[in-house]
Amino acid sequence: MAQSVLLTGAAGRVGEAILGGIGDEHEWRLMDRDPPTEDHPGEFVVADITNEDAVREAMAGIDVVIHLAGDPRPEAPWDSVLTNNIDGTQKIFEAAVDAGVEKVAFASSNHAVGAYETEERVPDMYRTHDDYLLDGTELPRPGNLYGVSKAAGETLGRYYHDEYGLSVVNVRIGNLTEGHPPIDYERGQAMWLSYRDCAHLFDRCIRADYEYEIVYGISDNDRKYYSIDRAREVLGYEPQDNSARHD
Ligand SMILES: NC(=O)C1=CN([C@@H]2O[C@H](COP(=O)(O)OP(=O)(O)OC[C@H]3O[C@@H](n4cnc5c(N)ncnc54)[C@H](O)[C@@H]3O)[C@@H](O)[C@H]2O)C=CC1
Ligand SMILES: O=C1O[C@H](COP(=O)(O)O)[C@@H](O)[C@H](O)[C@H]1O
Repeated sequence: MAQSVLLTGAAGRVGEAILGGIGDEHEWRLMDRDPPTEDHPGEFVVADITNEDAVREAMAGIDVVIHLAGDPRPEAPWDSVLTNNIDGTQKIFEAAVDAGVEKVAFASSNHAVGAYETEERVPDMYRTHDDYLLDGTELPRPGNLYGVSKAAGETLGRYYHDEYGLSVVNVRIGNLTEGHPPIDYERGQAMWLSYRDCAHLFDRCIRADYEYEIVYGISDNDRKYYSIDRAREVLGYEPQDNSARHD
């Protein structure tokens, strides 16, 4: 059955991948502080997620929120991640609970755990002979303030799940690129997420039943240092792409 989905950050790259793949599958309300530049399904709300009134209005009648809006730069300064990624995310969760939303899928990041990539482990951990694996049960270990903001978003989700029963899935997205994996970038190839797999993964976040989850959002790359087992088990994620199939 089609669900009513609020997609924040809809004008960005991840939004493009999702709408390109499953734009016909659900009833969409799109939200971004930038207006749309292309045709889009559903209605489009131009608003900032730190605008509480606008967020509350956009949340009315919504079943599921996919929350992408935020500053995606690993080098983003504290002022920006504090406002856009932490304060904005809190406003999304609060309004979701008040509106009776069932599920929120939060766009977390590999950078929430970036500091596991220690000098001793890299570059071997990016290569097929190495079996080092993170599975989502590890503590956050950010290597920058952007990663700190993503860990904070995951913790906000934990709070809104435990206190209010909201279903929350945190997707620690790897490196999304269109068409082919990052070139000459071993790390990016190990955490590649294709557009097709991205759309499918967030479709599963809309449709599956879960409580509070942390999963990794990458394709089925031969070499991966993030496990996708939990995403398979809980969400029914079945990725089709693999960075090793590209030169
Ligand atoms: N692209 C990737 O490989 C990865 C992305 N992510 C996360 O996924 C999300 C989306 O990333 P991308 O699409 O790559 O970034 P993007 O910069 O292409 O898109 C983000 C969108 O959010 C909007 N936005 C930012 N702050 C906002 C605010 N305060 N209010 C309303 N709209 C706002 C922007 O206008 C933009 O359209 C981000 O939260 C990012 O941290 C996480 C890991 C990897
Ligand atoms: O969280 C994010 O991660 C990806 C991959 O990180 P990188 O350090 O390998 O570039 C990044 O491309 C994206 O912009 C960011 O939001």
